[in-house]
Amino acid sequence: MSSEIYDLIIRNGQIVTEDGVITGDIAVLDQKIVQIGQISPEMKAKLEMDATGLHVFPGLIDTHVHFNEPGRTEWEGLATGSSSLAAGGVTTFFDMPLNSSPPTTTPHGFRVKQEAADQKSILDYGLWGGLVPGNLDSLESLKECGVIGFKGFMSNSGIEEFLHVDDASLFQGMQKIAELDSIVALHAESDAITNSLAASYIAQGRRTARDYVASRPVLSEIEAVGRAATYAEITKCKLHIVHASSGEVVKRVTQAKQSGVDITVETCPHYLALNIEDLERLGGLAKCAPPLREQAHVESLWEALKSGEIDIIGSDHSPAPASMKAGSSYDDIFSLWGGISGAQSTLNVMLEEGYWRRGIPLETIVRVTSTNPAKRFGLYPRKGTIAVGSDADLTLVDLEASFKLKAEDLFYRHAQSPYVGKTFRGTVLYTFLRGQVVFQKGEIFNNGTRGKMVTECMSKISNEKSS
Ligand SMILES: NC(=O)NC(NC(N)=O)C(=O)[O-]
Ligand SMILES: [Zn+2]
Ligand SMILES: [Zn+2]
Repeated sequence: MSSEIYDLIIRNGQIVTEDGVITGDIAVLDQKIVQIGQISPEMKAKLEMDATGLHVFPGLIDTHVHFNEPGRTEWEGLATGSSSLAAGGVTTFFDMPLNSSPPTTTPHGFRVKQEAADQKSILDYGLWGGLVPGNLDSLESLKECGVIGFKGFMSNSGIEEFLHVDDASLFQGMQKIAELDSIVALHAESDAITNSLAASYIAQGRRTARDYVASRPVLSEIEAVGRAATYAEITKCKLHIVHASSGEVVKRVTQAKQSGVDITVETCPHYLALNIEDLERLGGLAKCAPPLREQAHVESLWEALKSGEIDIIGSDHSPAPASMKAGSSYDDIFSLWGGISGAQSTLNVMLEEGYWRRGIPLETIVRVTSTNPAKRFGLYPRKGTIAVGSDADLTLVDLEASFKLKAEDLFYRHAQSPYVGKTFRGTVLYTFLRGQVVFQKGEIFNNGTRGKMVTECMSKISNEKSS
């Protein structure tokens, strides 16, 4: 008779949670963590791992990726996108509603993406719905489909079928989203400011990287955040500001928080690791909106992270074929596609630039990459921590092992990233999704199992109940 009682035991790891680091064992049964602490050697499992010297993180939750499927799968896709995340220690992602075609602004758009994700994603996932002018009547049905929240752009999104949300649509949308008890996420740059500055620079033939950065000043983010926070205060709508590029933007969010607005803020690894000189050096590869800025802004974000003012780190992985990114910073950078390809490197950036270089505690890194995302989007404590009863989403990391990122290490459809050539201390060795290995020492482990949507589809629930 078999004495195996668990599916997995990870022994003697340094277990990192939002509360700190402890040494111990983790046992997993039926996809859940069932025991943490000292587990007797008599206890057996189908898979036993010795994690001596390794750190065990809760799988990361990436709240912000653009995988572009269906419709622009040649830009990335759910299979390659989710594989790259698994290689970076991520176990759950939320896909943005634009870039895919049709966009996720209607229930139909939602369902076709959900079908694609169920077939292709090796990780668990959530889907953002879109808030665009004219789709107010779709918000309720999108909520019933199971959106994680609603994403809107306050400036041009670059995607024709996904218009930026004008002030009236934003205000009405937030009233509706508050009624639905959901959350709005905003790309907060002022369309008026960015548009008029860009038009005048382009007309003057000023089209370098520095001109592009000057056309999207910090002011335009602060103004947009302030306006959105005012609407949130009046409508009582939950608000999440994505990709803040400076500590000054975070400060504006903190002010709103202190005055009682239910608001959170995200930044991205690239704003913490790269600056305007990297944009000049790398050109299109490092072009994004808001743009990379001077090093003082980078350091201001680290200060905000240390003080707990930044809630979430999301990758904003928004890749495109190399031809759309080609061009140096001295050509016309305005005409290149904006979006950074970086989802595989989030934990690496946080460990190298945060833990090793700036002494950011591991529990802070866990909080912003896993616990806070789970809490903000209603998944805690099922996800976002290592606790008895939680999903066994686990990432084993050798903190001391360093590596130099090579293009061939990347699982993206297009093996490009601004981090190629950079040395990182901290190597992801294994990623487990609900107790199953999905990544192991440089290889994706794909046995055909697919991830699940993390939210419930109400229409499915009511169908099941009535049948
Ligand atoms: N259409 C996009 O993917 N846009 C993204 N592009 C960036 N950030 O440069 C974004 O999140 O705004
Ligand atoms: Zn954006
Ligand atoms: Zn984005």
